[in-house]
Amino acid sequence: MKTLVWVEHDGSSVKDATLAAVTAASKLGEVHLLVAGEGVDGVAKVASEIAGVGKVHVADNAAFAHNLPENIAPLVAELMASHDAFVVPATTTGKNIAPRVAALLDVMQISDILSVEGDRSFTRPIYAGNAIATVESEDAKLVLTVRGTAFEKAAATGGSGTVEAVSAGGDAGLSSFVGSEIAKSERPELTSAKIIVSGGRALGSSEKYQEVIVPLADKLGAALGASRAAVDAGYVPNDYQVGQTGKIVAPDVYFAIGISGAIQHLAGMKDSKTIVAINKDEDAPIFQVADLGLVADLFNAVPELTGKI
Ligand SMILES: Cc1cc2nc3c(=O)[nH]c(=O)nc-3n(C[C@H](O)[C@H](O)[C@H](O)COP(=O)(O)OP(=O)(O)OC[C@H]3O[C@@H](n4cnc5c(N)ncnc54)[C@H](O)[C@@H]3O)c2cc1C
Repeated sequence: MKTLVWVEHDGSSVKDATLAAVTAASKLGEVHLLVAGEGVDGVAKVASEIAGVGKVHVADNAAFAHNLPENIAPLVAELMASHDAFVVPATTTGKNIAPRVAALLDVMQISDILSVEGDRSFTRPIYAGNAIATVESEDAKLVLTVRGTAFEKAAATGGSGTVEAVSAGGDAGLSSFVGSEIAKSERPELTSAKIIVSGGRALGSSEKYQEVIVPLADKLGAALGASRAAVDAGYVPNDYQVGQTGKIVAPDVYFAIGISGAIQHLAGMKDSKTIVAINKDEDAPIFQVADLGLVADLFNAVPELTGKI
């Protein structure tokens, strides 16, 4: 089977989630990559060095500069004439492209796969991760989104894929790029951080989040996260949210501070290697998934912990 993996990049480097998608694709067969963008020779070279990659298709065109899915999906659909499966990381942009490709190919999309069980058989979470479904496809072409935390990352070096320019595609004339405001932070990205410190509703305000959660994260070099309740209450921006409708994370260590452990939150973090929970209610559901639990008032315990690190 020939697979085509869409490469998520920032103009110079390949995002980690792509490396996990490459591992998933390699379980199906030969791995080809698609690097789309403007001025992407450098990224194409980086992509060609990913272990196990056979070919890198490079679509260098101003129409692909901002990942407008309306432009990228027809390009992919054309390339799919010579591929059997299209694979993307289940990131915001990946999830914006894949369904359009599935629609153009008139096949179903299999979302958020956790494992490859056979050529056409995959597992994926349902009911907020409380059950795992095995899904088989009989479609002529496969369209898959891959949960990054479920697959090891392919080695970024050691490969020697051939690079081939693609002339297909261009501006579909359906959308245009207006602008973007990207939050800048020195901190590690939430989805690839090794340590995450998340705060919940219990913090009570944005000031308390800054005062209690941020210093602990600073000491640990951690990314910042939050429950939806904390986001909805305006303590932190939207992109901090971990959970079913936020980011799916699986760091080495996840701190859940003043978070009850609702199933929608657990759906986003329960695969973390070590979960540390601090909550004043010993019956809080978070303690059912925690490896280390501390029943305490966070306003005392967290500053004390931060002070001791
Ligand atoms: C469709 C849908 C999607 C959702 N998606 C998400 C999602 O992606 N992510 C998400 O997080 N939620 C999501 N939710 C919301 C989820 O159901 C919960 O409402 C939310 O996670 C609760 O956030 P919390 O744990 O911060 O608040 P609470 O449930 O209010 O918990 C606060 C906790 O803090 C503890 N506490 C209070 N004071 C202190 C103190 N001084 N010291 C220590 N502990 C203290 C309390 O004992 C309690 O356990 C979703 C809900 C729905 C319906």
